Amino acid sequence: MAGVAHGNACKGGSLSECLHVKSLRWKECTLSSPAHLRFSRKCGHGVSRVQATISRTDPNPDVVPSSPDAGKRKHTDSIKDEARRHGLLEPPTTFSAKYVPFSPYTPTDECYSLDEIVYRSRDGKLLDVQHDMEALKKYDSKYWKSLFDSRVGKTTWPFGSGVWSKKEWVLPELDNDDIVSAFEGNSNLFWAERFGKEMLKMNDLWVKHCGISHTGSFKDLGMTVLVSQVNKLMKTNKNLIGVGCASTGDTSAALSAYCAAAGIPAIVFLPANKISIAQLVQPIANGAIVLSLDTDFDGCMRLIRDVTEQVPIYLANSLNSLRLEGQKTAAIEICQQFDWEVPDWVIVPGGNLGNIYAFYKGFVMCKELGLTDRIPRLVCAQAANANPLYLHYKAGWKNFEPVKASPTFASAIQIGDPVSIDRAVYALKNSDGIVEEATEEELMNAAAVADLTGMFTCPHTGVALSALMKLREKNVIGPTDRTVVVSTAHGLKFTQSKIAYHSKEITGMQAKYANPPLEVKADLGSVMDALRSKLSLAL
Ligand SMILES: N[C@@H](CCOP(=O)(O)O)C(=O)O
Repeated sequence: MAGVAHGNACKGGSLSECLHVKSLRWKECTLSSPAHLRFSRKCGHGVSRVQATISRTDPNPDVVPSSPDAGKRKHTDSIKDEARRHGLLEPPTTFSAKYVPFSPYTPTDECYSLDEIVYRSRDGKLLDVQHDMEALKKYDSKYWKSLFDSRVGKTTWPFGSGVWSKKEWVLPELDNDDIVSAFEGNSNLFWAERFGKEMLKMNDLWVKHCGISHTGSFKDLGMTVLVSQVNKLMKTNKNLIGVGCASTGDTSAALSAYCAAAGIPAIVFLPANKISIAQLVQPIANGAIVLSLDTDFDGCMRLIRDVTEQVPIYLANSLNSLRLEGQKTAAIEICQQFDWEVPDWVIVPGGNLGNIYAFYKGFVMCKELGLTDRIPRLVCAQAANANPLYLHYKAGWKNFEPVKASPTFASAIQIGDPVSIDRAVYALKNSDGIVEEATEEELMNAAAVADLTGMFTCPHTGVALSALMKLREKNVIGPTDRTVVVSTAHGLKFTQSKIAYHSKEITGMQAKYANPPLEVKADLGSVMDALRSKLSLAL
């Protein structure tokens, strides 16, 4: 069976129509092994260089046609070899992206190639990655939906990743061979049935578990993109000596893991004694250069910016807009998981504030390309101990003032001078957004009560859940509103604070849902007494 759709018959329309016109025999294809197909370069439709996943009977020269394993990967091949044989390692030329100043109200012609090492515009503004939307719009929503849907759950390089399954919208010009991926993304969207019903009288509450990921946080989504681009740059820019970040624990873990996977030196600046042990051990184990500094995150951030200006170390914080291209795929994924229906609300914990903008960007892109018809209202949730955005919102967005962030159990968002403040304000203003805050007691109690319904939440998710509870109480969020809470990290990174909570060791905190273990003598009588005191059983 022919494996290539011939382009000369193509008259436009969606991809499926295009395939239908060109090769009716695709319909007959029911091969055991899905393979990726590069369409004919001659196709007038322009899909010529777009990669799509289609089940096909492949005249693969490397497999014996009569073999029952026809189409399967040879045992000597890696998944990259397989992709190479199918011509999938070269990037398509159809799509492109560049850096532009983040200046949505005053458009400018200033732009930079993604291969340049640049983090700010000429006048010091943040940058944004701008895609050639006209090129993307040449394909209709049906095309993008079926392309993205066809890639979910596969092991085909690199589309098995939830980030790279959206590659055309992320970093289209990168050679797939340069990608450094742990098949991140595709994270669980959990229906919080009991928490929703019993705590909030809600029937459509969801938690997007971005922390169930390679290094245990959503940072993997951005870091696969950034480290892949660095992997490419290092081949041509021999000066680059490594990649560095300041971190409250999750960014450093992700950077270290992806750098280790690629053999690239990672340098991480951490505020001493302000991150969890689980977070600290991650870069140590992955062989990063770990500097534990006697300052807070904002101090580490200032230092890494100074250092990366003086030495050729690539900056991996979300000041670098490449990161947000990966993070925005979580928003696209949410739409996809709801079969391209848009939730009413999405609640995101906020510290350095790159992620709230990344979500906004993902939702806007889905809408602009016709996959969805609106964007959700965004809520950014901050810890009251580190709440510069909340104060700015309450002041009617007048005169942003950084704050000195106080210690919070939500340590990953203990940030007083967020780098992405302008991006966040823009995202919130344009999504009819809201900012909420949570005290230490509120966030710990919210995390604990969610855990009692089967989750295992990090304190930052506790901040978002607490924001939800407040907005629900005020009936800003309605009982039937489809609401997604973004869980940013895995609860297992934060066992120290959870143990302190359940042991009722936190001074001044009413740990409403503490469930300390009972210390019981190992004899039947004592065990029965303990059970009697806990269960209303006639034992
Ligand atoms: N919470 C972050 C802080 C750094 O933010 P980033 O957006 O610049 O990566 C962390 O885990 O380090």
